[in-house]
Amino acid sequence: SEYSELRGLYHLRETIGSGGFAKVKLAYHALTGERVAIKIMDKRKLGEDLPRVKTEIDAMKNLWHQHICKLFQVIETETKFYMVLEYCPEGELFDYIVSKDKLSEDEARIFFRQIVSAVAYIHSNGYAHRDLKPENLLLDEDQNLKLIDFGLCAKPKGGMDNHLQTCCGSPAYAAPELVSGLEYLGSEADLWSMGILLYALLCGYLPFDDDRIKNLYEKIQSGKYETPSWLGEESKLLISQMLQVNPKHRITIRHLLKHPWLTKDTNVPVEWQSKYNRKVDEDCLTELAVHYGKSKEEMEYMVTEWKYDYLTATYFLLLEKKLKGRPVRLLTKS
Ligand SMILES: COc1cccc(Nc2ncc(-c3ccc(C(=O)NCC(=O)Nc4ccccc4)cc3)c(OCC3CCNCC3)n2)c1
Repeated sequence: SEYSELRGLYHLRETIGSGGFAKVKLAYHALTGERVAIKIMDKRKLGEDLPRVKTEIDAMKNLWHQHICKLFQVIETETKFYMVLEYCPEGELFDYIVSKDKLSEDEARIFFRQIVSAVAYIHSNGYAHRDLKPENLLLDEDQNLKLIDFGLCAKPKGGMDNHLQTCCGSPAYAAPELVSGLEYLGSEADLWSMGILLYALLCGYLPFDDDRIKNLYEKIQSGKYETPSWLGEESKLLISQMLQVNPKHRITIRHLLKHPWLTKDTNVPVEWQSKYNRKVDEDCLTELAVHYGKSKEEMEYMVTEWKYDYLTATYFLLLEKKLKGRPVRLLTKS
């Protein structure tokens, strides 16, 4: 039957998203009962983009961060890739902004600090996202943001390839140098996209918009945009420092971390380091050892191989249960 590789491991539910060559389904991890998002990619549809999936999977294995959706398991078959990922129950930031029309400066600041934290972290690991937009920012059950890259656009920094048509659906967030097809640095393009994001959070609409793609490109390249009169001066200043057409004049992520607009309520720079570490949690280890009838030493050895198989997923999901204050228990005894 369809998706037979998942039988007994995950209980598949409805499709929660699809686009390009990926479909995302809600599923339940059988052993913990925790919800996950399973991104299913058809190798035949991927064609020459297949290497991008391998880049993405390798990236995800190294990107452990409180504001990045976690990868739990990878299943590869002859025709498909399955990525078992962290499920965010509150959906896309896009829908949240639409539902509230626009956010207060204080609420925008809380979200924007989380976005800056995630982007600073991926940049420090040598990656650029290149498709930052509200559809790629999801909300977990505590209203915290989790950055995803649904369209496989994240890449090691730098490198020019006008894949704009293929993966970045709406270029409204794309930097001038990107839409001009010039050589560009992914990290600098990300800073521009974050400027568009901040504008959308505060105003509820986009600074550059046009139904005709050519006009949209021209508006982006002009760098001229309006700001509503009610927008605060500090907000206007920060947005102008990010929406600089010349990437060399654009604010850098390092300066953004300590920018007065971002530190207004806390007076501490944005914390971008990961809160996760590779130390195996004792409670999770004990539950796994009992379940599989192994010694804790043997279990720790198996978990720390980080094979991104069902054991890796079960360990991570037990850890999620613990972090959310739920009992560190597996549901069925095998
Ligand atoms: C209406 O949507 C709703 C409604 C209610 C709940 C949810 N919950 C919910 N949770 C989780 C997901 C998800 C997580 C990760 C990935 C992924 O592709 N990771 C790979 C990744 O992040 N790489 C990466 C990250 C950073 C740097 C480098 C690489 C894909 C999907 C989801 O998807 C739904 C789609 C729909 C179309 N827009 C995008 C989201 N949806 C969604």
